[in-house]
Formats: sequence, structure tokens, C-alpha cells
Amino acid sequence: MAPQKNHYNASIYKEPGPKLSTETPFESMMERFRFAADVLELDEGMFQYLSSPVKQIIVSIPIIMDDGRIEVFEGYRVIHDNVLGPSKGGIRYAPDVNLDEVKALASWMTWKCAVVNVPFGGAKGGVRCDPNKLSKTELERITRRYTANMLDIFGPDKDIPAPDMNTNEQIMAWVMDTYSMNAQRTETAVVTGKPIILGGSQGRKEATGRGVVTVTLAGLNKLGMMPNNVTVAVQGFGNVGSVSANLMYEQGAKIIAISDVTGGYYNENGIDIPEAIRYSKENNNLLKDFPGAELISNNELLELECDVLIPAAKEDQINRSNAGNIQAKIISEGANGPVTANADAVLEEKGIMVIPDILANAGGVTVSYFEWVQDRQGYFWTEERVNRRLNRMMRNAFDNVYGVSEEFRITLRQAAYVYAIDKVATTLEMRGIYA
Ligand SMILES: NC(=O)C1=CN([C@@H]2O[C@H](COP(=O)(O)OP(=O)(O)OC[C@H]3O[C@@H](n4cnc5c(N)ncnc54)[C@H](OP(=O)(O)O)[C@@H]3O)[C@@H](O)[C@H]2O)C=CC1
Ligand SMILES: O=C(O)CCC(=O)C(=O)O
Repeated sequence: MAPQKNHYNASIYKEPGPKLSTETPFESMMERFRFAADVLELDEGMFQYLSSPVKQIIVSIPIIMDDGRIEVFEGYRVIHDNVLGPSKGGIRYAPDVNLDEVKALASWMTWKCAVVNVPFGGAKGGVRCDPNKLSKTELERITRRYTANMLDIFGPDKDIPAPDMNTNEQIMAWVMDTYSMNAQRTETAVVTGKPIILGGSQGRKEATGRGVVTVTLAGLNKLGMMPNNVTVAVQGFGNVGSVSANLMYEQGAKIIAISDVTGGYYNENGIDIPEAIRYSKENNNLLKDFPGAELISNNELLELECDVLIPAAKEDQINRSNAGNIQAKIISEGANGPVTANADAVLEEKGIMVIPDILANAGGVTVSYFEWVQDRQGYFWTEERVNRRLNRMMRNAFDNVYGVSEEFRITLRQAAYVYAIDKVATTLEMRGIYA
């Protein structure tokens, strides 16, 4: 790590502050941020600046449902920071999404972009809705109205959305089209994670899982373990979980458990992942009744004896109540915030290597960056080039974070925050916020 400025003092190591009594994603983020700020001796003003989002937008999204009723949904976009460049981050659709969660997710995007050295700030968006209960046309109306409400926020040089939970290429295509209709020109670079035919990038769909696997292999290597000799459990079988499971399977790992909202599926002899992917696709994207595996709960999956655990579903899955029961040697955080701050110390005490979300799942935003670059150049890369560059950036990010963790004898999560906050704070100082 190359400390740049006087907000950083390599000789200081401070214990984290008192534990928070509750465990919301935003509080978890703040606890880690506070720890890194102590290590870096961030001054109070800088601390305040970096803990306050630049903008928090709440919009009302009235649409006409297929049966003619009007229903009003609530949408959010939080721009945490745009110091390193235009803000970047996905949009999630979920019944329980709320401003606090989006705030946490937006700030994680800031640190994530800094960890992998892509020139973006952090943002996140969400719409409070249950996509399982909406028709395709209702989803389209929600997406277009949400985008219309964000026309002065989004922009290829301002704020660039992407997919997240329950959003996909089709939804990104509607965002692009709505923005372009209003701009009266086709503006592909306003959103990433688009279909390839609309200016999407080769490899974006698999990028997050691919990045998870790159850093997992790097972690295994540090522990002297070979991928073809390890057992893996994966929570969540959507974009991130299924690709991570499949790529670990291709590395020769034995995937002993997978899961989705219908439960966990366990087979001590290993699950045929390509077959599970085919089954899920043919069954409405659900693993329900998947043959050749025993049904267990999502909680049981997390506590299985295995070498690698990849939580790739949602926040707060490993928390104070179950952290003591985790048996994995490595946790690779495919999801954002799957481990609460209160669980960190327990996992550390157990000697579990946690590859934190802001590093482990940064492959998605890295290839989103590639997509944005390709759209702006109007020149598109091969999948082989995308994957090679992704692999290099993820390896470099892992090595940088690992180096900081060794230097300060702190966990990989603490090191990732120290690395990211140092980078953003240094950039901020150079830009001169005090002018
Ligand atoms: N997509 C991306 O590029 C990126 C995603 N992430 C993060 O990765 C995580 C997953 O995102 P993504 O794969 O895109 O989302 P998807 O919507 O594609 O998949 C989510 C998966 O999690 C499952 N799931 C949801 N709730 C639970 C639960 N309570 N227990 C077990 N499984 C559950 C879903 O099951 P079901 O399908 O049955 O509902 C689905 O299999 C999120 O935290 C997201 O923020 C991070 C970086 C980039
Ligand atoms: O691809 C992107 O721009 C952001 C993806 C995302 O939302 C995330 O990394 O959490």
C-alpha cells in the first residue's frame, strides 16, 4: 500500500470503538468505516464528509397495473460519493428495500470502486416492490417511471446504474431506452449490465461470480489449499451464486450445498452444478424439489462443515447469533453485507479468512467499468480480453488488500476499508474540499 497523505499514520493501530447494539447494514458499514478511520487517523471533517451521502433521493412511482388499478411504489437512489468519478451502483427491486439499506449499499460501492481502482464514486438505487408478483409489463412501467424520475440524476458522466438483486439485462435495457428517449439520442453509457446487443459487455453477466472465484482461489493459495481438493457451500443461486458455484465446480471443487429462497440443497458427495443450473432455469429459476440432494435450511447451509462458504444472497446472513457456528475456513462474500459487523470479531477469533464484499464481489463493477469504456469508445472487446483484464484487476486488488492486512496485522476486511478510505480521502484532499 502506498499511503499518500498526512491523514495516514502507519505507526498507529487503534482498537475499534464500542460495538453497536443493533445490526442494520448502515451501522455495520459505519462500524467498519470508523475502525479504518481510526487506523488512518482521519480528521473529524474528513470523517464527516465521507460518512454523509452526497444525495438521497426518494421518489414516488405511480403506475397503472394490468387490472387498471393505480398503484404507487417508492423508489430510492443514494449517491454516497463522486470524488473518484461519476457515481456507480446497481438498482435492486425488493419488497423490503429501504433508504437505510440503500445508503449502506451506496457507501459500499464507494469503497468497492476504490479497492479495485475503477474511476467511479458510489451509488445505489432501489424500488420497494415484489417482482415475483408483477407482470413483465408492470415491471417495465415501474422501471420507466423510476428512470423518468431520475433523469436529472442519471447520466454517463454523472451517475450510472447497473443490475443488482432482482434486476437484470432487460430492466437495464428499459432504463437505457427511457433515458435515451428523453435525451433524443441513444445513450448507451448511461447504464451497464445491458444486453450485449444494446451495447452491453461480453462477460458482464458472469463478472461478479468470476471475480468471487478469482479472489477465492487467491485466498486458498495463501492457505496452501488446492481448489480441486476443497468443499464449497454457496448461499443464493441467482446471478452471483450460480456463476460462483459453477466456476468453482469447473476448478474441480466439490460443491456440497447450494440454496435459494426455497431452501438449501445438500449432497456430501457433491452437486452437479451445470445440472442444477439447468434444473433451476426450467423451474422458474427455483431449485425447489431439486433431485439428488437433501433439503436443508439456509441456516444449516451456513453452518456446514466445508472449506469455502460463499454467501451470495443478501445482507445480515451471518450475524451475532450464528457466527460462532460457522465452520468454513474461507468466507468469500459474494453478496453485499452478508456478515454483520458484530460477527466480524467472532469469525476473526475462529481464524476464518473473510474476503470482504467490497473486494470479493467487485468483479461486477469492474466489468461495468469496461462496459462504460467500450460504450464511450464505440469499440467492443472479446470475452477473452474482458476476462483477462478482470482477472488481473481482481488479483491486483487482492494482493493490495492482503499487503495492507499483513502490514498492519488486521483482517482483510479492515485492510480493504483502510485501502479504500485512504484512496478516497487522498483524492479528496488533492481536489481541495476545503477551498
Ligand atoms: N449482480 C451483480 O452484479 C452483483 C450483485 N451483488 C450482490 O450479490 C447478492 C446477490 O445478487 P444477485 O445474484 O445479482 O441477485 P439475484 O436476484 O440474481 O439472486 C439472488 C439469489 O438469492 C436468493 N435468495 C434471496 N433471499 C434469500 C434468502 N433469504 N435465503 C437464501 N437465498 C435467498 C434468491 O433466491 P430466489 O431466486 O429463489 O428468490 C436468488 O437465488 C446481492 O447481495 C447483491 O447486492 C454484488 C455485486 C454485484
Ligand atoms: O456493476 C455495477 O455498476 C454495480 C454492481 C453493484 O451494484 C454492486 O457491486 O453491488
